[in-house]
Amino acid sequence: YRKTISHQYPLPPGPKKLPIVGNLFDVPKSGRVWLEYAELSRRYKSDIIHLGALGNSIVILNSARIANELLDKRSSIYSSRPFTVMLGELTGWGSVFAFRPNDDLWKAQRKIMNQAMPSGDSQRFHPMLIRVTQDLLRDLPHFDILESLHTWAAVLIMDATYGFNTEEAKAYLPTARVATESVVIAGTPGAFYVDQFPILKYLPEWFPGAGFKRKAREWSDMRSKMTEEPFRLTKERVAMGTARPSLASIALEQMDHDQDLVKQEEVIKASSVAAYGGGSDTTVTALQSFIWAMLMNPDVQTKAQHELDQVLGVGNLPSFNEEASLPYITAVVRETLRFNPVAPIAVPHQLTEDDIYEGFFLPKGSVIVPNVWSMLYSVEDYPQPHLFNPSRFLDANGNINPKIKDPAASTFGFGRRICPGRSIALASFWIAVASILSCYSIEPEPGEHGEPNKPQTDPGLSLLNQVPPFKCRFVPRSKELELFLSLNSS
Ligand code: HEM
Repeated sequence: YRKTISHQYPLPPGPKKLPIVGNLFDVPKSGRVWLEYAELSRRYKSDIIHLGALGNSIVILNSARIANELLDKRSSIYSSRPFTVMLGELTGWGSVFAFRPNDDLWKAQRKIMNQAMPSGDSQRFHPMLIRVTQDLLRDLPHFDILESLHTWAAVLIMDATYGFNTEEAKAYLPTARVATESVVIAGTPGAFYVDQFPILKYLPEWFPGAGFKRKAREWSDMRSKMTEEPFRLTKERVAMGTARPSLASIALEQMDHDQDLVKQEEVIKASSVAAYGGGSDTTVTALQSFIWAMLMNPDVQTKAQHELDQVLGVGNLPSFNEEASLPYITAVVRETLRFNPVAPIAVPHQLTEDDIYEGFFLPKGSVIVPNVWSMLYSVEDYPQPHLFNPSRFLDANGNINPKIKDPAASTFGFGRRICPGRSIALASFWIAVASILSCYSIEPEPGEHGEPNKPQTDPGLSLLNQVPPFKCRFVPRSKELELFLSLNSS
């Protein structure tokens, strides 16, 4: 029957396949793979593209309409994850639900995160987000931008996940940075040959060209440390009754003592480390893109600050209560997520049954790559997509226009795999954007010849669309805020 269907319906269009290797050489190996995938759509005049390499079937979805049709509406068969040797096996992330197939463990781990971070409701985290963001305001003028942002993200996630205080969270930063680096690099399709030729995993570490095995071991050690240590500490605190409420502590307190406790702990542990793996570099990337966008678009910055000054009065910091009165700030948040999508190919899904879509045969086991970048650069949805223009999200009265698609509909992924941290991510991003703009003017750092330092351009292969490192100045906008932040520094 399968043979009949696959003969009756063609695969989606794509580059011609060579014998045996198929499209191996068409699978992009460069940094910005989403641009090459978008180009395939233009070349083959189709928003759904097929690549086949060494027996693997890859389907690229280059429009929001098709992504919604397949990943949202048919999510029961489009919600697994491809297994990867480098990330899943050698680095060990395969035990964590973000990279698991859609099995019972995935379900159990995801349920814990959904309970701790309910979608559409980030209110419980607001006081913590305000406090942590004020620390960020203190750090920005004095430390490297990326260092400040990583500290901010680590502190807020370790607080939400384990109930750690700032100093405790900071102590884990070096381990966490290496552990999450492994996710964004090893998780990128095509980054390591061992994923295409699994037999390479048997090479000994010392073998020429087997450096990937040494790297995988280092990453695995850090992942394991990051999984075990903060969990152990939280468990001790729960036992002593001193734990602050967090994802891990609440789940530990709710364990069913008639069931296998060790198994339940393993589930909580993995769900907790998924929060760090999924939430740190993504949030950092979003905020780094925002700072860069403000540097490049001073007119937008001025307009946003004008709105803040009108609503809050100069010298005051925003709270979540003012969110509805600050539509231009919300528009800046949306435009940043659109203009520089954090995860431009999201995280690939896997199809678990044969499927037919618009007359094309999509084979079971296909890796499904949603090209979020293409969706957010659609000329129909966002005219002149290459312009950074927050006003595109506003109506004639300056309010958020519900007719313009919110980039959050694709930037956090799709269907049953949609990012479970999206509420806390959006809340933390919004408050950081509003607070930074209230407090500082973001200005170019004069370079050696009086020129602003421009970022370099090659980002390297990564699941994330990271802006290369750049420098700028955070110039305080009011004496009152400077004083407030220095008086409240810990
Ligand atoms: C701007 C910030 C963020 C962006 C852009 C983002 C984006 C994404 C995307 C695109 C996916 C893949 C969805 C799919 O497969 O269709 C994802 C999954 C995930 N995200 Fe986020 N994320 C962000 C922040 C966070 C935060 C703060 C957390 C946790 C606190 C988090 C935890 C996760 C987890 C655990 C998954 C895996 C879900 C699964 O496989 O079932 N993310 N995220």
